[in-house]
Amino acid sequence: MLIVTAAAMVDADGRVLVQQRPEGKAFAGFWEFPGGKLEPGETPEAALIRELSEELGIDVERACLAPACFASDVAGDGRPMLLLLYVLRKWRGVPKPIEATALRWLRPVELHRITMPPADKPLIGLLEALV
Ligand SMILES: Nc1nc2c([nH]c(=O)n2[C@H]2C[C@H](O)[C@@H](COP(=O)(O)OP(=O)(O)OP(=O)(O)O)O2)c(=O)[nH]1
Repeated sequence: MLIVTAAAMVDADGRVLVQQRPEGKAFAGFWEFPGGKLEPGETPEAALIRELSEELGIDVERACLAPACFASDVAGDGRPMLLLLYVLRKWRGVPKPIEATALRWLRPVELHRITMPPADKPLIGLLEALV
């Protein structure tokens, strides 16, 4: 089972950051929460801190990652996947689309209107209640 961690980064206006997956990857053009797969031996939190640094160039403290909800579906390569979503309200730096095609800040209700991977769909309603 593949474990993927992702962050719902919430700004002061209650908007959430999503990034667009680049060409050449599974779900290319889809919008996702920043994050990625655990490397061998990595904790979910360490993986997420590493991915947020690599993908967005931001620094995150372990204590700022609040476990929020999860989803179970298939990953882009068809493997069974468990997606762990954390809510994050505090970070250092300004997020930049280092690996993604683009970034957008959207209210949770607006996430219904963009194309996200199937695993993310049940997370949207949960985020509307949480954010
Ligand atoms: N980061 C992220 N990944 C998601 C979300 N929803 C979802 O199904 N996924 C899937 C897409 C990928 O199959 C997997 C995350 O893998 P990844 O971002 O570390 O790696 P990748 O597939 O982009 O490519 P690679 O680094 O293996 O080349 O989880 C989401 O909201 N955020």
